[in-house]
Amino acid sequence: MSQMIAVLGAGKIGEALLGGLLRGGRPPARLLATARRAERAEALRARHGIEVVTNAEAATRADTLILAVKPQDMATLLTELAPHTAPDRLVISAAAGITTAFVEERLPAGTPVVRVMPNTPALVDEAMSVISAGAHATEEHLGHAEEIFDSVGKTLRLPESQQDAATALSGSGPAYFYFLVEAMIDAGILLGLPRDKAHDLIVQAAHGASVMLRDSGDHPVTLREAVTSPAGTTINAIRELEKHGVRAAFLDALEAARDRSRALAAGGETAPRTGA
Ligand SMILES: NC(=O)C1=CN([C@@H]2O[C@H](COP(=O)(O)OP(=O)(O)OC[C@H]3O[C@@H](n4cnc5c(N)ncnc54)[C@H](O)[C@@H]3O)[C@@H](O)[C@H]2O)C=CC1
Ligand SMILES: O=C(O)[C@@H]1CCC=N1
Repeated sequence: MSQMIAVLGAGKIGEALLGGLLRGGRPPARLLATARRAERAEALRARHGIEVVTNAEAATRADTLILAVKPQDMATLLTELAPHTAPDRLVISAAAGITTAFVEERLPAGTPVVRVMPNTPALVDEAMSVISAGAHATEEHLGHAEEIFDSVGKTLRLPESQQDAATALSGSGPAYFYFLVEAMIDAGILLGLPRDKAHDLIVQAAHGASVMLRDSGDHPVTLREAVTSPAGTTINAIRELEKHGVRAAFLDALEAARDRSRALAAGGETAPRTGA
């Protein structure tokens, strides 16, 4: 276990990870965070009782650096870190699209880099984090990254060549389910249900379906067929979903997300910078 872990750019994902590490029993004194804005630093200190320091200090003091800034901010952060790091540090990047090569070429030669794509259910210890090794990352480094991300859910190793696809499926995945639930709540309103009741009905349906998908061992098609009675209600809804091309929309949507992840690897210069 590393002596000191630093989360650089502790925004939504970085803070979720800090929370998971603390819930998992890591003492606050063995965590550091960095933030761009003073108010953000103060909020992190108040909520988690951890030290919030400069990027240079974090790089000097921590032996594991988790980079959780936006892909568009990664080059600037790496330039800032490079003079303060050494190849005995493990660097973990959680940024969409950013390749291990991108990180390696901006840090001292031989720095071990691991690329991880988590997702926001990390906040409730139900994340999936996809992990890939860079050129200098050993089995021990991968194991260490797994140990960190196991604190917020499950982990899965994949070759880096599949990280952009994994980002489209898993990193962005929760958003698609929230979008579907949002649309189905609207449908409940259309059918005359109060919004809060529509919300409760569809959230419980989503939860029940998700537990069955995970625990039953049945294929999604089998589970759907069990709901779809002959001449019943469900098949009428399915016909409309097929007519509107929902399946094809998902294929196109995830391909677009994968392509955006690939573009971010080239620096993501077409995307607006965020001021978060
Ligand atoms: N939000 C999500 O669902 C997921 C996000 N990611 C990745 O995690 C990274 C962060 O995403 P979010 O947490 O959503 O963004 P965010 O904007 O909430 O967090 C990024 C934080 O980094 C700070 N920051 C930027 N430059 C900095 C610097 N030089 N020094 C210190 N702090 C700096 C920003 O002020 C911000 O608080 C991105 O690269 C994203 O691709 C990965 C998986 C899922
Ligand atoms: O939308 C994004 O770029 C980030 C990466 C995966 C989920 N959120």
